[in-house]
Amino acid sequence: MTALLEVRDVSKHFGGLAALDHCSLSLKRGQVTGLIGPNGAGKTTLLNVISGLVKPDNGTVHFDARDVTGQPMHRVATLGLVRTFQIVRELGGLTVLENLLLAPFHQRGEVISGALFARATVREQEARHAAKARDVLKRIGLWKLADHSASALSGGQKKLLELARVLLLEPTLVLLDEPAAGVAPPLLKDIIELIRELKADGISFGIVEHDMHLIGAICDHVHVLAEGTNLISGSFAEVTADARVIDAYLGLGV
Ligand SMILES: Nc1ncnc2c1ncn2[C@@H]1O[C@H](COP(=O)(O)OP(=O)(O)OP(=O)(O)O)[C@@H](O)[C@H]1O
Repeated sequence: MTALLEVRDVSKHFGGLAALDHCSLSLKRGQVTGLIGPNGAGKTTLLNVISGLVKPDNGTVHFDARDVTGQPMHRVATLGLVRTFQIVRELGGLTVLENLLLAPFHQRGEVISGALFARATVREQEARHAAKARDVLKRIGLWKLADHSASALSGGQKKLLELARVLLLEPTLVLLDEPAAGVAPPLLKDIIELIRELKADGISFGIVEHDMHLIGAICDHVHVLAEGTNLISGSFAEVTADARVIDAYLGLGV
């Protein structure tokens, strides 16, 4: 199995602090890969660098055999690499469906602006997009709430909406930043099942998460980050049995 994403020797400093320190790891195509580690290990910074939100000081990121190092997020998204955020940024005044109808205009500005020359093209595109938004909402179980205000959704439903937003972009690789945070157990089960189904459809995942139940339930492979670098990689059982990982988490009770 070839690597879908290859991070090589990436460092990122904030002032004197090395949030990432010569970090190297890879995510395989067709797999769900967990990125775990104690608070401040650099997990979110790594997602930010991979997805183009933050430029690394050094090192490279290759996605699908292309060098995407330092490329802006919308460009990386058009190549099929998308990410969700720890804090969901739904547009509260709008309905669930309206949130999705706006999503690609935010993320694919370049693609859409090209179409603005022809109104008919725009209308066709809007109709196609509305149909796609409906299909995605059905897929993730939010269709019945399509006309509800997005701000009235529960924490878990907002995570699903965030996932729907990125699925509209027909990604190859989805990076999820703490999908379980603030999600009630019944909905968490649904999210785990959904990720399994999407994987079966051919979507690969990278998941930053503190919830070890979720990581153990769905990850094929796990990288443990500590102090900005990849401490150890392996199956969930392997990494959680490793003394170095237990040390890194000391007091957090893996
Ligand atoms: N924009 C920033 N400015 C300054 N320091 C930052 C910035 N972003 C991250 N850091 C610091 O970099 C280090 C790594 O942060 P990061 O958020 O990547 O860790 P994390 O593993 O995701 O932590 P958590 O599990 O708590 O979310 C931390 O010490 C953090 O305070």
